[in-house]
Amino acid sequence: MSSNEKIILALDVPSKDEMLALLAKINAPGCYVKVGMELYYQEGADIVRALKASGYRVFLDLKLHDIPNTVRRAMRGLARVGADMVNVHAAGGSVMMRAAAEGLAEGAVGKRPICLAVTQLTSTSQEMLESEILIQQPIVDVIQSYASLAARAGMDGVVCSAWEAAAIKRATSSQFLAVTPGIRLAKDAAGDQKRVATPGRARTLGSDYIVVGRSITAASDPAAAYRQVVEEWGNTEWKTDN
Ligand SMILES: O=C(O)c1cc(=O)[nH]c(=O)n1[C@@H]1O[C@H](COP(=O)(O)O)[C@@H](O)[C@H]1O
Repeated sequence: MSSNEKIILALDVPSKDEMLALLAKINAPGCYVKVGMELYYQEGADIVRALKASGYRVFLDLKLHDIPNTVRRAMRGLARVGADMVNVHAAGGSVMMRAAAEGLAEGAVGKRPICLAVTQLTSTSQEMLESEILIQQPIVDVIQSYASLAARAGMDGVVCSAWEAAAIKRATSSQFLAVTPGIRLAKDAAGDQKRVATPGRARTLGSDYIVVGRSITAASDPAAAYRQVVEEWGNTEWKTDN
């Protein structure tokens, strides 16, 4: 397994030209990248096809959240685009998640893409959960409950913060994926993220994949920052006592 296989680089840039410039700087051919709303809404499905044709693995992060019929039909189309991983919001409910999985299976040309459910965004704090979303439980309990629902609805894993990775595996199984954004190198500011961890800490806590954006993309030397993330991840062991 190559050392960067579990590091997903968030290509949060507004155009294909900027994406190509960033990828050239980082120089990690075939790495895992994430196309999110900023890039996809400008460049469309062609950006995913171009990345796949160049050998990258692609997480298409569009966080679908709609009625089941719409999500099913949208996923049918997205599966044809060829992404390796896609996501929905778990808050859409189990019927919607099941419809997403079915749509992907219907549209997939080969293997169906990994489908994840976003539990609570890493920009959500306990305080926000209670005062704005009006959920009064501890955030980790909410995430465990969403993970369990997602597993029963046929999802392959969830998006959560590294701090909930072990809890979601306890609620589901060790194979159920914890894909964790909110990753920062120790010296970097959290910005809008509320539940953050360093790459090494995320590995210790049980993340299967980490999603890293600004700690790399906004660094003065993105290639060096990418290498540091890969090294920190690779030099850390998962602790079995989580
Ligand atoms: O689904 C996601 O990828 C996602 C879920 C979540 O809860 N939090 C989160 O930050 N993300 C994405 O992960 C990336 C994190 O970017 P940075 O904060 O710059 O590292 C962004 O592209 C977000 O859209």
